[in-house]
Amino acid sequence: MSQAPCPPGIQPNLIPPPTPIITTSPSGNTLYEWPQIGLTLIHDFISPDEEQEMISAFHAISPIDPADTKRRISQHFGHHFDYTTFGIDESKHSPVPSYITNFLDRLPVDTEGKEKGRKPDQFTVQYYPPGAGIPPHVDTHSMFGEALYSLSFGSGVPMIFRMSGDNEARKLRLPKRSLQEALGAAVNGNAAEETGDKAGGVVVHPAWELMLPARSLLVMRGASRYGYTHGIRPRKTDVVDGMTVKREGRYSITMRSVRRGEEIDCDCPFPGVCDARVRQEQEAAERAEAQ
Ligand SMILES: O=C(O)CCC(=O)C(=O)O
Ligand SMILES: [Fe+2]
Repeated sequence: MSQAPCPPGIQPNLIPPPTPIITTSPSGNTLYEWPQIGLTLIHDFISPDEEQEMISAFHAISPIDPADTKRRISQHFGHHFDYTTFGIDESKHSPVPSYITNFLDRLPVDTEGKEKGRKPDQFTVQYYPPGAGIPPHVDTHSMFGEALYSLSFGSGVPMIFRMSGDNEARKLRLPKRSLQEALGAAVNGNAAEETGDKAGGVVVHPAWELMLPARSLLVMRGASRYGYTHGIRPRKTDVVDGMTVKREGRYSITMRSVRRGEEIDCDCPFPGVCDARVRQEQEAAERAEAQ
């Protein structure tokens, strides 16, 4: 085990995350861990051959359309993910392709606790054309198991993490339509860039960017899963190790495990961005109004 300042690709102009612990897994992969915030990045999680198979399988379903080179394209397997609610659409289910089921046994899963052995069963495969991003968001707490996985392939991209605050809490409490509008603006790059410590008069926490290289696996648990937003800035170039590099098309597989019935709940220490708490607040307000 060794301590190092940062994995390659961390942007020096942003607040750096706590120092990662770097280890080598039994299969020889380099592991970067930030245990304070529950974040793990595993390099070379899949092979270049597996990567090529995934890219071909993706485009067999969604061929590249030369007339549409800007939009993120998503494919859903298992239950479909709904990007307007960041929850699940129970009415739609698609079988999970073998290029995904083949590596499921290699995923690091909890070895103790109430989610012991729990594997993802909801998969969103996305293609980000060069320049495309995803607005900062917190994946819905109550609907999914704690561990969120993101496998990057095709090329790497920096993911931006920010401890959520009042701004995010306010957004989560907007009516659905406004939320969609806010997200739409952010996707198109029109939203105020929250690079300072204030956005729209609201204090925002410092952010840091972590380079997710092609074929790496990111695992978010704990604070990084429940209390931080994650996103990808829409831009054509990135600064990697002090050099400006052109973005290339990137693919990712986001993996989650769907909670059902009484499991649908959350008691995390981040009530501001917790959908379960928002629901409780709304129910309390409705009860108060009915009295
Ligand atoms: O593309 C990624 O790595 C992450 C996507 C994401 O955050 C999501 O689908 O919720
Ligand atoms: Fe996400």
